[in-house]
Amino acid sequence: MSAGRPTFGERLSAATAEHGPLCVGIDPHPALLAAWGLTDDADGLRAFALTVVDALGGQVAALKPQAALFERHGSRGVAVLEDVVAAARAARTLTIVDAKRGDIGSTMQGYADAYLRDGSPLAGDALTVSPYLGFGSLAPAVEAAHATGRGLFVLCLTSNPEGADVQHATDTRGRSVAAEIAARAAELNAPAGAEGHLGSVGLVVGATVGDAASEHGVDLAAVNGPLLAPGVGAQGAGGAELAAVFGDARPAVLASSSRGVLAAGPDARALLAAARRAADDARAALGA
Ligand SMILES: O=C(O)c1cc(=O)[nH]c(=O)n1[C@@H]1O[C@H](COP(=O)(O)O)[C@@H](O)[C@H]1O
Repeated sequence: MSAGRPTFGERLSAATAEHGPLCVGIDPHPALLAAWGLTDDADGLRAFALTVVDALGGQVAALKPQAALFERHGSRGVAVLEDVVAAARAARTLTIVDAKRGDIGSTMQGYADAYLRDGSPLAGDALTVSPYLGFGSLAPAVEAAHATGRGLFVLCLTSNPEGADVQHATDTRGRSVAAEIAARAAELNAPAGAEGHLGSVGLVVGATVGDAASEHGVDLAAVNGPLLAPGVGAQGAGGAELAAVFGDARPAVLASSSRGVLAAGPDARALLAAARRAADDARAALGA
């Protein structure tokens, strides 16, 4: 427990037990706005994003708004992101703000204040962060997450093919960058593990990465934090890929799908049906 409230790891475990191990991404791509009959502006964005929250709030383990697709509408788009975070909170659904932030320590504090501080309108329940300025540069975010009961998802083995150039590279001892990131997250989660629950420093490991974890010495089962697995649906991964990528670490996985669910909209019942199908598939694959 942190500051008298449940930690993110604890809240996520409860949410996945209730709704299945699925996170639905809110990715308002221009093509999806058009397919839903909406304008590619802040009004269309608001209608899109709040339709998803109305349809899926209280029905899935987590929602993951993709910040870039809000930011492309400028300050009015960022205001919609704030409204999405508030609406999801009102619907008692966890939000992972997918902003993939990472910076030198002094300015990382600013991102931590924006996305992980109580009272900030952009602060959901967790944030995606990039460790590629050095894992230690994330310290302000780690401290803020621990202090406020929020979580982090640190990019480790990303779903895009280009990620391999950096993440599979090895240091002078032959250890891969991804293995080092996973080991650092495991260290931070060790106290929670000793208390018998998942820590709040998760990793992002794409459902599309095949055997990259075992090939590059990444001990996912030892992380003892949640493993966010994007790549399900539109990027081609399904239950078989989830099972193969995660092996013994499957109980910690939160599968993530955006376009694969959103394509069913804008009808609320169709969105919910698509999310339930994806959650059932993830549950079957992950044994959750
Ligand atoms: O951090 C992420 O969520 C993420 C990491 C990664 O390795 N790959 C990845 O696709 N994502 C995000 O997950 C979402 C995938 O969307 P779909 O391909 O439409 O399901 C996008 O918002 C991506 O930015």
